[in-house]
Parts: sequence; structure tokens; C-alpha cells
Amino acid sequence: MNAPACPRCTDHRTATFHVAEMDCAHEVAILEKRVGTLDGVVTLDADVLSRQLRVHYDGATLSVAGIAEAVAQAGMRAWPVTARGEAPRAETGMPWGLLTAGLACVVAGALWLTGVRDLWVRAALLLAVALTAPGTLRRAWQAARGRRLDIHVLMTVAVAGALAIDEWFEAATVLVLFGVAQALEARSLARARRAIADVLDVTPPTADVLQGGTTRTVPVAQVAVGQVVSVRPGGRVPLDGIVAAGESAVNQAPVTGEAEPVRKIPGDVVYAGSVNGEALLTFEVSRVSTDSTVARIVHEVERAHAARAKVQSSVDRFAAVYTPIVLGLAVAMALLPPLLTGAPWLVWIERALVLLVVACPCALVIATPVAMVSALSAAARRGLLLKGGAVLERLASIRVVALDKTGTVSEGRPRITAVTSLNAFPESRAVQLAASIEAGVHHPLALAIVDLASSRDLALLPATAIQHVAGRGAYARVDGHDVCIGRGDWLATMLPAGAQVPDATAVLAVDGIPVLAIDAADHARATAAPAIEALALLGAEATLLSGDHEPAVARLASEVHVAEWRARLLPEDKAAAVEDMRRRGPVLMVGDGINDGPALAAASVGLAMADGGTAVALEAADGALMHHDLALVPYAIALGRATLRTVRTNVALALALKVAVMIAALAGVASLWLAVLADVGASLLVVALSLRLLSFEWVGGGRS
Ligand SMILES: Nc1ncnc2c1ncn2[C@@H]1O[C@H](COP(=O)(O)OP(=O)(O)OP(=O)(O)O)[C@@H](O)[C@H]1O
Ligand SMILES: [Zn+2]
Repeated sequence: MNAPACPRCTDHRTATFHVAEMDCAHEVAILEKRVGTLDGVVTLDADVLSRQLRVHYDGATLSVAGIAEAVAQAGMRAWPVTARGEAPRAETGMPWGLLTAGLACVVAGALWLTGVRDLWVRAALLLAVALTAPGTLRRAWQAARGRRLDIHVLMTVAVAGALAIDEWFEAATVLVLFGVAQALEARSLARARRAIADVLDVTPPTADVLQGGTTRTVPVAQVAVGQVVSVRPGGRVPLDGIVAAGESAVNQAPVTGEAEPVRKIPGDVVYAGSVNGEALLTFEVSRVSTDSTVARIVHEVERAHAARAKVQSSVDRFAAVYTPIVLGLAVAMALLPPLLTGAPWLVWIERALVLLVVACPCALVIATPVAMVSALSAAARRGLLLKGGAVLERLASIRVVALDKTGTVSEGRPRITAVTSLNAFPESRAVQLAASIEAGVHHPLALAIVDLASSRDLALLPATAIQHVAGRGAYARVDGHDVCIGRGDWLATMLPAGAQVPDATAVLAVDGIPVLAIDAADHARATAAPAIEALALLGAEATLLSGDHEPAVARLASEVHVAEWRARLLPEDKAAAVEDMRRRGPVLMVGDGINDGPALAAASVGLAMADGGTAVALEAADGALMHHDLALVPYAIALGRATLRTVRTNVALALALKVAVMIAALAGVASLWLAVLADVGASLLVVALSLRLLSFEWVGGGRS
């Protein structure tokens, strides 16, 4: 993987590690302090969900071993991850020790109830403690050595305290419950990771390469650009490429999210991860596997995981002060009542131990990343690529939506509706000259004008010195004349003062005299009107931005029921218009990312229509629509809101549970195992609620 250029390294490298102990905010904070400050480390991304640590460093001053060493000094172990998704330790398998310990607790309880006391009960409890304590003790020791205070240390202190005051039953049940909690949490997180990976992991591992008349099946990583690959009917396309032979309907939903299969004929682009339809296709590979569109999407989504949202940072900050405060409270609770009022020590120590367990902020910390990652994956599956939780967060607040007209709301395939000759210039000659320039220009209008000329059987004349001025028009020398075509106001500045330029989509001038007015119309996309209606349901007003002249913009606006529009904008005016709209609230701008880069950047959130993933669009914006479905615009806002709502619910639930246990502890009705149960419950609840976002659907209507 290429590291981004940065001035701080002479030898850029990026390494990814799996750190099994990194399951809470403490660990991340410690790693940031210990590893982040190492000589040669440029950036450090820690992802609690995948327990991965990504380090960008200067290979000249630091090595993978050096980083692993620093992690070890912090009391954790770092395993280098070589390929995506490869974790060194599977957290599955039957936890026999835990089951036996649980059974021992049940037996002890039963014996105690039936009146058998002391020896046997104690033996059963001892067995339970012996089976469960070592794991927790080892982790606590690692943490203590790295001067970290984590849940294992808290648990060890709590259990030691319980044993010290001769509460064997408490100690054993707490250890067993804690073991169950850890196992469940690991399992549900592993499930979350798998669910997310499944969404994104769509490319087959091998490709059928045609070489000298035979087909060889080789790993996709070994296929080079230019090789010819075949895909059987029903098979998955292994790499990005251009169809060389065959004709088939291809379902590219896994890549672009579009539901309908797309017909592919020779010359068309196919994307790795798409599913081939009814016929054999052969195609020439255009990108190596690590550079395919879907690989880039995965890369963006993975990078997005590390980009922290504001809520996440504030939750982490809160967790960082929460733990010491509750710990302080626990110490005060153990000491003050007995010292001040002479209350019995045992009672208050036991109550303080409960607080130690409540002090673990894990459920709070895990609340945000699981929700964010689930939402980002759900979006990616639908063809909406978002660059991180921060984007989701800003989407939630959107009040105004600016839509670029041509290519975004309209299909971007204008047809010429009228041509009017001016100053008695022959119309055919004018159309011929216009098409001769436009043949050398890349613009939707240019295509329409060339089409018009060919439908009238007008031959194109050679044009020299063609200049295209973005958002304005073009000029050239054609057949010995100075020919200029473009928007009226721009053309007026190119002509001798006082020239009469009519109002039209474009005007053609020959040797300084306007000779042809061209009117064009473009169809609205079928998805535009419903999307704008859905936006209204979400309380977001839509505004159309266009470089076209007023009548054309007004016509399209009324077709899709947009009350507000702005016409005759130059590309730089669009950015100013967005700035202006921001006074009314956060603005979402949707454009095609080519002429409207500045406007996308000026908006609170800029989404580009990437249509299969042009790199430009991905880089310029906060996200991209991988296919032309405007329904993704209201979906994005609804998803952002649902994500924030989930995060807030999660944090509130986790806090409420903890406060309830705290109050119960103060009142003396909470036991240690109840505290552990509340802690597990909170973590599991938070993960379960967040995973619901994986299947988030929004089609307009009540929710949100
Ligand atoms: N190649 C061209 N030929 C003729 N006119 C052009 C050309 N390029 C631009 N123009 C003129 O400049 C105007 C603005 O062009 P621009 O490409 O910025 O936007 P647009 O095609 O109108 O799309 P949008 O509605 O998204 O702004 C066009 O409406 C047209 O009048
Ligand atoms: Zn670097």
C-alpha cells in the first residue's frame, strides 16, 4: 500500500498490528502516549472495534520490531497484520474452564441451600476461582506493569477485596460472570467485524486468465494490467477491466449499490465484485487487484473507521474523567463512613467494591465506534461511500441541500430544442461551425450540438487552437474564421462592445458577430422528484444550482418541485452560493465533482456523483454516490440522524445502568455480581443496538 507523501519521513511506511488487549479507551490512550510519541512515528490510528493499530512511520528511524517493543512496554502485545482481515487469534471455541467454574458455583449454591456447609461449598468455590482467576490475573498484571488501570485490575482488586472479607461466593460468581461477559463481548464484537467484512468483501480470490488459447486459474494478486480474463455466467468479476468480448447483463450492486443489472458490451467497464449474468464475458484487466474500485472503497471505509467523530472524542474524554472520579468515590466510600460514623468496615468495603466494577467505561467507549462502523458499512452496501463518522455526524444536522443541475438532478444529456439564426446568417452553416468546435470539447452541450449536426448530415470542419473555458464556453479557428460559442454574458465580453447577444442556453459568434442562438433542454432523472420530496419530509430544503440560463433552470426546477434555484452561476459562484446558504444552516452539496469541486468543499458535507468510482470525485468530497440514485441523498441524512440517535441512546442506556447500580450500591442493595451483570448487559446492549444500523433502510416516511 502506498503511504501518502509527507514531509516528515525519508522512508514512508505503514504497519498494521493486532493488539488483543486494546479493548477499551485506556489502552488507546496509553498507546497514543507510548507509541505515538516514538521517534519516527508520524500518525497512529487505533481502532477498538477491530483491535487494530495502524502506524505510519519513517522506516529510516524506526522498525516494526521497534513499534512492537514499545507496545510490549505498555503491557500489551502487538502482532503485525500482513493481509486485510487476518487476525492471529480466533476468539472462538468452547470455554470449558468457564463452564466448569460456572457449574462449580451452581453446585456450591445448591449445597449451601440444602444445608451442606463449609468444606464442600468452599471446595466448589475454590475450584471456580482457580479456574477463572488466572486469566484475569495475567491481564491485570500486564496492565499494572504498563501502569494501566483497566477492567482486569479493577476486577482483581474487587475479587481480592471480596476474598479478604471472606465473601467466597461473591468472589467466585463475580469471576465467572466476568469471564462470561468477556467471552460474550469478544463474540459479539467478532460477529460485528464479520458482518462488516462480509458487506465489503466481495471479490473472488482467483481469476481465470486466458493465455495462448488456454485458461489458467491464478490468484488475483498475480494478475497484471492488460491480461485477458474470462468470467463464466453467474461468476463474480475478479478485477476491474474493459470488456473485450461477449455481451451480458452484469449485477454491479456489490460495488455501486445499483439494484438493476447493467448490460455490458465490448468496450464497457466492469468492476471487480460484480456478478456476471447470463453469458460468458472476457475482459482486459485495467487495474491490479489492490487498486480496483472495490478495493479503494474498502480502503476508504477502513480509513473512515479510524477517523474519529466528534461524539466519539467527547465520549472518550468523558470516559477518561469518569473512571478516576468513580474510583475516588469508591475509596471515599470504603473509608469515610467507617472512619466518620464508626459504621462496620466490611459493609462499606463491599459496597465500594461494587463501585470499582461500575467504574469500567467500556460500554460507553464501545457505543460510538460500533454504531459508526455499522452505519458506514450499511451505506457502502447501498452505494453511498462516506469518509468516516464525522461525515455521518454532519449529515445528521443538514438543513439545506444544494443540488447541481446538470448531471445530478438532470440526466446530463441535453437535447437541442431550438436554433435561431441571427443577423441573417445561414442556419446550416452556423450549426456546422458550432459542431466543428464542439467536436473537440468535452461537455454535455457539446455532444448535443455535434449530434444535431450529424442528424442534419453536416460535415465537421477541422478546428484549430480550440480553447475550452470551464463554465463559460469555447473558441477556435474554423475554416479561416474566429468562432466562439458559449453562455451569452461571457460571449458579450468576447465581442466588440455593443454587440447584441440574445438570451439562450448558448450563442455562437463568427468573426465577432452573433449568428446563432441555441436552446437546449435536459430531462430530470426519474429519482429526482421523489428524492426532493423525501428531503422535504426530513425538513431539508432543496436548492438547484446551475450555470445554465434562467428559463432552463426554472423549467427543471418546476419539473422536480424545487421552489428555490439559482441560475447563471460560474463554477466559483457556486461555492459562494453554498457559503451564502450556510447562513441558514448546515448545507449538503451534491455535484458531479468535476466543475463543482469548490462548491463541494465549501459545503458542510459535499457528496460527489462518482458513477462507478472516479478517483477525482472521491478525493474532492466527503463522500460519493457510486451510482446515480438521488434517493441516496435523503438516505444519507436519515442514516446520519439514526446513527447519532443510536449513539445517544447507547450512551444514555449505559450511563443509566451504571448510575442505577451506583445508587443501589450506596443504598447497600447491590452485590458485586449484580454490578458485573449490569456492566456486561450494558456492553451487549450497546453492541446489539448498534448492529441494527447494518440493515438501516429509509425510503421516506415516518422514521427520523
Ligand atoms: N462547450 C460549451 N459549449 C457551449 N456552451 C458552453 C460550453 N461549456 C459551457 N457553456 C456555457 O456555460 C454554461 C455553464 O456551463 P457549466 O458547464 O458550468 O454548467 P451547465 O452545463 O449549465 O451545468 P450545471 O447546471 O450543472 O451548472 C452553460 O450553460 C453554457 O451556456
Ligand atoms: Zn511519511
